[in-house]
Amino acid sequence: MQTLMVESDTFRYPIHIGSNLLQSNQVWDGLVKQLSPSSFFIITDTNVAKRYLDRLQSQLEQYAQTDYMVVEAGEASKSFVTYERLLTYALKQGFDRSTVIIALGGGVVGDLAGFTAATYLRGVPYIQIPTTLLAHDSSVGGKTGINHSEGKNMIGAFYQPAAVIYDVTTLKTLPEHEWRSGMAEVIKHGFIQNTKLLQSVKRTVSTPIGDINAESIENILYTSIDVKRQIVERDEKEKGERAFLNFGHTVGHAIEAELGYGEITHGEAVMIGMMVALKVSEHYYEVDLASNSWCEDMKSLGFSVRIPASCDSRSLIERMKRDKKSLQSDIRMVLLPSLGVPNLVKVDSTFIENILKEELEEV
Ligand SMILES: NC(=O)c1ccc[n+]([C@@H]2O[C@H](COP(=O)([O-])OP(=O)(O)OC[C@H]3O[C@@H](n4cnc5c(N)ncnc54)[C@H](O)[C@@H]3O)[C@@H](O)[C@H]2O)c1
Ligand SMILES: O=C(O)C(=O)C[C@@H](O)[C@H](O)[C@H](O)COP(=O)(O)O
Ligand SMILES: [Zn+2]
Repeated sequence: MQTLMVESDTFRYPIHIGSNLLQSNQVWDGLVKQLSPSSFFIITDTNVAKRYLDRLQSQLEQYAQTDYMVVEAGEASKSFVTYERLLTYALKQGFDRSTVIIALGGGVVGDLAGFTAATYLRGVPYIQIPTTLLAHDSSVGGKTGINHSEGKNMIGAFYQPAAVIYDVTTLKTLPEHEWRSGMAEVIKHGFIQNTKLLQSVKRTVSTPIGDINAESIENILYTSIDVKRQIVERDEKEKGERAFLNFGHTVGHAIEAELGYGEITHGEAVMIGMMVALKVSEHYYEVDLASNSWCEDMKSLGFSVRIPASCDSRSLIERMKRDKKSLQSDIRMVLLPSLGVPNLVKVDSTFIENILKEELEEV
């Protein structure tokens, strides 16, 4: 097991990464001692529940009464309706301020359960147990929330977990396309800060998931999480450099909302957004970042790099204007003057719209 500590003046928590951690007494004994839970409330989804809920529940029942709620798998569950159902259930069960919420699942469960924890009784502790590759990103840093038809993650809170327990054994059952989706966020960390990471990802992503050894997975996770850790430690609430973690997301989130949540995975949308951001960077800074060659590489890894034909460029622009990074409706995007060097800049909407039109898939 490897452990990374996330620390700032206002928070401190461990990220444990290793095999079979769901049932690790070493990990759970320490957390139970620290949190003294009156009960546990596991929030998970239908796909994860059938594989891992029993295992976790029997571990936790050794320490305190353990209850759970299973939400429908998929992005559509990051909604007001599901959020309200969770709160109603928690209230009816009488969970108190010492109840510890457990987010067992991918980023959808993590964001939803985290937001529930942030707001239930004005805040109860929660633990992130990521089960997707993508959730190496979502489980760290305390961004929690739900979607609104007007935009991705528009309702939420910064609320840090008490711990992140990454049992990499769970990744063995992840479908291939979800594996690829998660790699998009690893690649993002590479583009903004660690270009060496990009090379090792290229090797791994083209290997069938069953053939990747646990050590390689752990190393990639560790390196990628470490990029995120450093940034959120310095800028928890996105007053500055945390916005760099949004590379590819201005366009990516607009595509997700435009298509309808769940029609494309978050990672797939972010990959398209990153390829567009590379092209915008080349125009904006008049540099050559080899964007065409990056697009080819990403295509060979199975990613789509063009904006889906059903998206309307004008409508994407309107959504981008409502992005959380916008100020007075000016679009602000993370661009790269060179690889590994991010910058948040205001960009002209007509200039962006022309590039979006060029990047639309042909019908
Ligand atoms: N808070 C943040 O900082 C942050 C960062 C990145 C992404 N996100 C959010 O994360 C979400 C995407 O997360 P995701 O890609 O994990 O999606 P997800 O949670 O929907 O999981 C993807 C799919 O994999 C299934 N699954 C999960 N674990 C599994 C396992 N071990 N075996 C088999 N199937 C499994 C799920 O049921 C789901 O069908 C988006 O909503 C995105 O906005 C948040
Ligand atoms: O942690 C962050 O900060 C990120 O931007 C990470 C992103 O990968 C993630 O998708 C995040 O939820 C996007 O945040 P948002 O503020 O644009 O909703
Ligand atoms: Zn993301």
